[in-house]
Amino acid sequence: MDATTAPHRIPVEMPRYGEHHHIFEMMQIMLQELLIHQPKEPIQFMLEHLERDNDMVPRIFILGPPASGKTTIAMWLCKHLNASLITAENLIWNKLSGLAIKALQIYEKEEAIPDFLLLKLLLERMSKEECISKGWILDGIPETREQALMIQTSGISPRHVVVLTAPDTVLIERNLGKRIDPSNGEVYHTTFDWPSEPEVQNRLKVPLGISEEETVKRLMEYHRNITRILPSYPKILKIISSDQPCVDVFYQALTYVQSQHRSNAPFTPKILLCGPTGSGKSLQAALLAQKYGIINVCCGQLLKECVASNSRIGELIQPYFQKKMQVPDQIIIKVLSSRLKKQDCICYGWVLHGFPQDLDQATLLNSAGLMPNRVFFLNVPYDSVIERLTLRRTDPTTGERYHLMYKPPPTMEIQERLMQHPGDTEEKVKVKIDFFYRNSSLLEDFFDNVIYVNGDQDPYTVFEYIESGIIMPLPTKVSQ
Ligand SMILES: Nc1ncnc2c1ncn2[C@@H]1O[C@H](COP(=O)(O)OP(=O)(O)OP(=O)(O)O)[C@@H](O)[C@H]1O
Ligand SMILES: Nc1nc2c(ncn2[C@H]2C[C@H](O)[C@@H](COP(=O)(O)OP(=O)(O)O)O2)c(=O)[nH]1
Repeated sequence: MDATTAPHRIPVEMPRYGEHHHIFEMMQIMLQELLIHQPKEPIQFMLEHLERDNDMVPRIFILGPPASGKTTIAMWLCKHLNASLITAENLIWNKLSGLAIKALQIYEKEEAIPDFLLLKLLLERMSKEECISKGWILDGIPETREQALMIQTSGISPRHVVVLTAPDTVLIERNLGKRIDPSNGEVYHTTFDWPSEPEVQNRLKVPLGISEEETVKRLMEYHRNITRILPSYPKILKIISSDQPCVDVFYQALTYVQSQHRSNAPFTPKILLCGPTGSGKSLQAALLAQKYGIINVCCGQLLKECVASNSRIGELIQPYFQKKMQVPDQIIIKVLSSRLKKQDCICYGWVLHGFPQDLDQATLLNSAGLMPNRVFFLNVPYDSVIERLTLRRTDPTTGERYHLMYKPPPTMEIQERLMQHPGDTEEKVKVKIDFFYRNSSLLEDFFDNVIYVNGDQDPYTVFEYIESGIIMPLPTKVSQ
């Protein structure tokens, strides 16, 4: 059966609702929580889980070698995200916990805290209301694969893992300058991060374990373990070089931990490419259709096909083409609606360009139930568009398209017979560009989550930006 004739199945509102409210992710997290905790009363457990509404709170591991800046970055992230900082130190220096007191006695004998005790301390801390409702950042744990597996099976699962890296020589040198403020545990550095207040400067202490030989020993321990830990976090890991200013490390880490991971939700792309003539909509649409098997719907092309097919609606459009007039919106939306609701578009998704060009057309698209789930605006400077379009030529003999700057004809013979499309003259291109920019701001306001792409780059670079916009989930609306 021709893919465009089978009966429609899924009303468009369903996937749109599911994506807008992140239903798939919500159910996925619920299922994960149920399987990990295996509550005796699953219904009650789910109700409490949903009431907590804390799926999006930070749950972050910061890993890295000694002196890589884990504590520095973890502290800054906690302040910015209002999450709880959990370190081995603040787990055991907790006078209110019997477990911690027991761990402190072991620590003071300079013995390693057993993994089971560390896990109990973690579970005890993470069960606190502030960790549940505001999230947590775990600094420097796990240190071994055994700890990673133990933490995982206990149900503690991070949503983001940041791994800091830097050359050992840098870390050894850096650690020598480390200083701690004993009043609050803040980390400073004699060269890279010296406090401005004299009273803070005066109370800073040299921490234990920062000598060269101690750092070398800890580095060897770290390198032996880290390669066995990272496979536990295949899709939620980001490695950041910390051999750069703290503030740069911080912003890279913050960007990552605030990003959402690629959703596993079933997703039918309904993509709209907007941009002035010559911004690359047709080219990008063709690349998307080719790579993802979605249907390339060019409004202008569709209208021409209607006229060429001598269909009833084609006969309605023909006079407007002949008089070089704008085809009425009502006719265009009828043609588009018929095409975008065919089974191939429903099944595989589509990429639309050339419509809408103004607010009225966008409103018609919405009323027809044809709203896209990704909207891209390709921004290309005026001069680049002029250069792209006015130097375009076509060989009337072969139909081959050339560009006098980017793709010149191979021979003088072809050069002499090349033709320029009448619509590619500078004055006509300028009219089209002005028309786009007269309407673009209203269009941008009409659509939610518009993604802006710099179209003035290599086509494949532009394509990668568009791809990432399609794959990554749209930002969740921050509740006011
Ligand atoms: N990107 C950076 N550039 C320069 N100095 C840094 C940077 N990040 C941290 N530091 C400094 O390096 C020292 C170690 O930082 P920090 O204690 O945060 O590292 P860490 O990974 O937690 O170390 P450890 O695992 O030994 O506790 C501190 O003096 C800190 O100010
Ligand atoms: N350098 C560069 N040139 C591009 C890019 N996309 C398209 N072009 C060129 C190819 C065409 O000659 C011209 C217009 O492209 P188009 O895809 O037809 O633009 P549009 O009118 O459909 O928006 O610009 C692009 O991304 N980079």
